[in-house]
Amino acid sequence: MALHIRANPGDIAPLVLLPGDPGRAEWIAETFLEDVKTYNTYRALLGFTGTYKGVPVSVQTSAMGGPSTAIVVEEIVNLGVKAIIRVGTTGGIDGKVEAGTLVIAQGAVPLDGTTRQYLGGRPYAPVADWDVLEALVGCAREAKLPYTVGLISTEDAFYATSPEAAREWAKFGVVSLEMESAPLFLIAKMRGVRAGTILTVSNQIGDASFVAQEILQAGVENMTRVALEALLKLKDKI
Ligand SMILES: O=P(O)(O)O[C@H]1O[C@H](CO)[C@@H](O)[C@H]1O
Ligand SMILES: O=c1cc[nH]c(=O)[nH]1
Repeated sequence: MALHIRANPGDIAPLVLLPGDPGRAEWIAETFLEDVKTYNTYRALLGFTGTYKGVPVSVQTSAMGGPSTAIVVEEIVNLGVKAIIRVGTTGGIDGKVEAGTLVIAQGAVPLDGTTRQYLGGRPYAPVADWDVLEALVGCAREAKLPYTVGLISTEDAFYATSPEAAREWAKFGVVSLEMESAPLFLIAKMRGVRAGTILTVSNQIGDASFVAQEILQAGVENMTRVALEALLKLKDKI
């Protein structure tokens, strides 16, 4: 049993969705999975295992930010997980990615301290696993949903990022910001598992509020379906 994810090998499926929000994890399990069992409630890092179209799938909460994500990813990999898709929300820059649409990350500029500590000063480019990226893009295209494939940035301090700072990153190709993908991509490479990220645009950097709940919820639902279908495409590759 791991320290924070209090589960045993076999409790978690090899294919995992990783939302930040425990409420989203619960909603995904209730809405999309069958025969659901809860394997972790410790520290509200809610984890559920069930089946999607007959295939075992788990939904594991990362909570917010790199430190928590790194703990969760290290522990679930030790418990036998082979492929992880982060299903999160993200802040766009100057309206270039529209509210409620999907962003599929090719890579994540690591502005966060967790990735910095793992790297110990080495330069590095945290990228999604190619097969996961291809599966996500393929499923979004098949579903005819609006999506952007691009570079994102992983930050620590939600409220420290100004629209001006985000605009500077946009000059280097960054389309949106979030708080978990860089350490997820790095740790996945270090531990030999596959990882990718799909996000719903929840706000524009600098906006005082998230987009209307119905727009966000529709985006999250689209994102979840795409991610689950992508996991099915990956099941014979793990
Ligand atoms: O919606 P989730 O997956 O939590 O992702 C985003 O939302 C949180 C900030 O509101 C951060 O965790 C950020 O990465
Ligand atoms: O890091 C994040 C995530 C969502 N929205 C933001 O503005 N920033």
